Amino acid sequence: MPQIDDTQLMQLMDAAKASIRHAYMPYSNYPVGAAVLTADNRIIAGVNIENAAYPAGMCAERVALGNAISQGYTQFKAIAVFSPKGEISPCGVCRQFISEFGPDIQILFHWQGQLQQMPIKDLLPFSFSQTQLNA
Ligand SMILES: O=c1ccn([C@H]2C[C@H](O)[C@@H](CO)O2)c(=O)[nH]1
Ligand SMILES: [Zn+2]
Repeated sequence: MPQIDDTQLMQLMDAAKASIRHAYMPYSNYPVGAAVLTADNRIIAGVNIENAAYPAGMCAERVALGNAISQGYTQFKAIAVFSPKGEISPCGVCRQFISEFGPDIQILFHWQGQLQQMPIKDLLPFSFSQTQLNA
């Protein structure tokens, strides 16, 4: 697994924070920013985007990944997620969405007053993947 240096991880979290001002969250008033670090060290951000039809809303993590994929990136080292409200960790749907791109993607998030870092496989063990589809 490629080593990610701490400066890069701090830059990633900073990018997630910086994107917050674009969050569109008129219903929850819970802003979220996310940023992905590509294999070639680019940082691409995304925010939560809500909708009057609530379930149509999108989480910041999936928007960030969608932005990156739309620009041609499919290999990722890490994803940071941030909310100024405090604790946050990727929801179940986002865990599955992130898992698609590899079990070792590192997830950075604030929880219990601490900056946490762990691979997506620890947040979603036994994730359904192409392996099962192709069995
Ligand atoms: O990890 C998370 C958790 C929640 N949200 C969004 C969805 C919704 O817009 C708002 C409240 O759930 O926060 C994210 O973007 N990422
Ligand atoms: Zn989510």
